[in-house]
Amino acid sequence: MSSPVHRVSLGDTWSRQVHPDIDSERHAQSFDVERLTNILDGGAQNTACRRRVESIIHSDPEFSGQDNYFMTQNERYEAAMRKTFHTQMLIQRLGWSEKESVYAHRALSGDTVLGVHKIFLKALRSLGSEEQIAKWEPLCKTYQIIATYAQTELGHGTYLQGLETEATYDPATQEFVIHSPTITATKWWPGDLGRSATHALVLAQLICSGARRGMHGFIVPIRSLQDHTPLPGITVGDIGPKMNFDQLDNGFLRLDHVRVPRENMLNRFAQVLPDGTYIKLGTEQSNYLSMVVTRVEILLGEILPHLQKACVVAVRYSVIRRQSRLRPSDPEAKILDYQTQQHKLFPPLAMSYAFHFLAVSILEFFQRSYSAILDRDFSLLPELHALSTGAKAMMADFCIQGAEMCRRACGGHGYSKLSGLPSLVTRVSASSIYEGENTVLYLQVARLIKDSVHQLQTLTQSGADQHEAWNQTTVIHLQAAKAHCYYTSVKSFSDALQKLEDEPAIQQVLKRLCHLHALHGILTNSGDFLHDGFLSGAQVDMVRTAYLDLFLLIRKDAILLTDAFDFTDQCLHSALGCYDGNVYERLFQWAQKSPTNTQGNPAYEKYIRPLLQSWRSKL
Ligand SMILES: CCCCCCCCCCCCCCCC(=O)SCCNC(=O)CCNC(=O)[C@H](O)C(C)(C)COP(=O)(O)OP(=O)(O)OC[C@H]1O[C@@H](n2cnc3c(N)ncnc32)[C@H](O)[C@@H]1OP(=O)(O)O
Ligand SMILES: Cc1cc2nc3c(=O)[nH]c(=O)nc-3n(C[C@H](O)[C@H](O)[C@H](O)COP(=O)(O)OP(=O)(O)OC[C@H]3O[C@@H](n4cnc5c(N)ncnc54)[C@H](O)[C@@H]3O)c2cc1C
Repeated sequence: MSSPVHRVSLGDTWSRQVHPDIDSERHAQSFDVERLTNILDGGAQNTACRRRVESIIHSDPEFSGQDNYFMTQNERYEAAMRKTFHTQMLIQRLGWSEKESVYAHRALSGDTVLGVHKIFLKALRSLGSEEQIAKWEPLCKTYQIIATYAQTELGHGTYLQGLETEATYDPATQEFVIHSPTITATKWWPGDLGRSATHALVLAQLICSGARRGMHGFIVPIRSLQDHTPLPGITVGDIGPKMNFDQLDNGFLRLDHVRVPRENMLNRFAQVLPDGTYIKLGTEQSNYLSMVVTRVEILLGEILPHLQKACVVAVRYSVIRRQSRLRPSDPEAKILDYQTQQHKLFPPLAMSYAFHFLAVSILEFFQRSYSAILDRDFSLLPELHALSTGAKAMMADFCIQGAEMCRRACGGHGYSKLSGLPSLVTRVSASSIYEGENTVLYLQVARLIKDSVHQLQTLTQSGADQHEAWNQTTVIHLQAAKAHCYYTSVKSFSDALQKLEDEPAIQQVLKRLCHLHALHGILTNSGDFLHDGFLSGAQVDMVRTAYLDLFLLIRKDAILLTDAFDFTDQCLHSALGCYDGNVYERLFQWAQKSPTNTQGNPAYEKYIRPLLQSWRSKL
């Protein structure tokens, strides 16, 4: 197989020569990397399609992200909007499909905006009637409007029954009056709201015929389509600096008795008739469906790639970085040859694959059940809800932990933004919060689990109030939910391997990762296995031995397993993680471009020189 370096490289001075320390790792290929890439892509055709999109994106200077690490929040927003605009022009000009636009998002490392506009579109399709979809979908797809999903408020994000924004039906005018009654009712966090959106799907407590009907969705115009100024009754803006997502204008929104027509309430699962009669067509939580859809979609599209990229960067750097000697007579060792470095990087690498197959299996289950749910057959919804909340919480937790471990495994250079690792960590950190805070989502899963229920029953039978009994057992429930979710990730990995019978070499290398993932889960929770008597101390020792033995086998395939993710160097945007391994030359050159080196020293005249000379004044 010819080297892909020409396709994946930055095309700069050092792309021409692959560093021997990483080149040697690619000589003895125990499996076909290209075939594994095809499997991850869902087929060779998808790989070819993805690479076509990448080559178009990477060859256009409008999409360059090379200065990202030196930009302010304002500059990042404008640059991301520029890329989003040009991507949309490409999609229109080349007639790209949904799949190709997802590949463009991947090629740009998610450094775009209007992602929540897509969430609005998915919510419209989930909660809107066919007529409402027919009206609003074309406006969204052609960007005649830019929309956001405005649910979270200053005072409430998790507890949706506590949302304060009100939508009161006025039968006299057949309108809803949308209002923020308190400061805590202010919508806070919605992406694309701060400076971009012209419309918002406002999730509010419906009040009609004198009764409160729970959370429903209302399409509310918020900015003029003529000059983008806020419409009457609208106060809107950006919530300011964040840990990352610098390119995203997360915003705030206050509504002062804003009127929208009756037709603007999304009514697939509930209707308000002209006289104010409320017709329920779904369940209490039907309007939560949009969150299920997004939780399923962001697994592969937003959360997992951060861990996979962090593994690529850290493993590649770990065969270039030589430090200390394994034996006094040896040359300095590649740090990936230290068992402790393998212990840091191989479990996240195994998870990168385990979670890929888990997310694919959940996506397949979703695609099988979604149309039935839209037709108001809710029989599969509880399982889909439990699966999506558990997978989102677990994957977010472990992708954050794993990306941070990869950063720390790269020493000082991992702390440099130029490694790409800090940005991966701070961006994926948001995934434990958005689309449902992790603890709360795990507890949704815990409703399904025996042992924790037993504790709950014991407390309830002893006379404790059922809500207090639940609260007093949530730590146990949380543990049970996490264990259950981890088990599903091992099972889906194992099931996926069954389908690879005709790829024996790939099946074998992935089986080692699957075993490592399972054994790592036992080792990091050995207390639970010992406590319940599932394993003896001697058996835990056997688990540890088997776990460490796998390192020797995985070590020789480590670079190939990261190459198989097929991220281009532009997508990784890392001086440590390029395909060719020329780390030190790039770090040095990229640092020269920092404004701290190109814009002079602002402190010299005012402070350094006076300080250096201050001793003279004492003479
Ligand atoms: C698409 C392309 C993307 C591109 C992207 C690009 C990148 C762009 C950046 C990244 C992406 C950022 C985008 C973030 C966008 C937000 O963050 S949007 C805001 C997200 N907010 C949340 O997730 C809120 C979390 N809270 C909740 O879901 C609910 O309050 C809770 C926690 C489930 C509690 O619900 P509750 O109604 O208060 O009561 P609860 O008793 O817990 O549940 C009652 C029943 O409903 C069921 N239930 C609860 N929820 C559900 C549900 N969702 N479905 C079905 N049943 C449910 C329960 O199982 C329970 O059933 P039973 O056991 O009674 O049978
Ligand atoms: C980058 C980013 C993008 C976002 N984009 C959007 C968007 O586009 N649209 C939108 O509407 N929202 C968005 N959000 C908001 C996000 O959905 C909320 O922050 C999230 O739902 C958590 O709610 P909260 O912030 O109110 O935290 P809280 O719910 O206040 O949680 C705080 C703490 O309380 C605990 N807690 C809360 N309830 C319980 C309970 N019942 N039992 C036990 N513990 C509990 C939690 O575990 C957590 O530790 C975004 C957030 C971020 C960070």
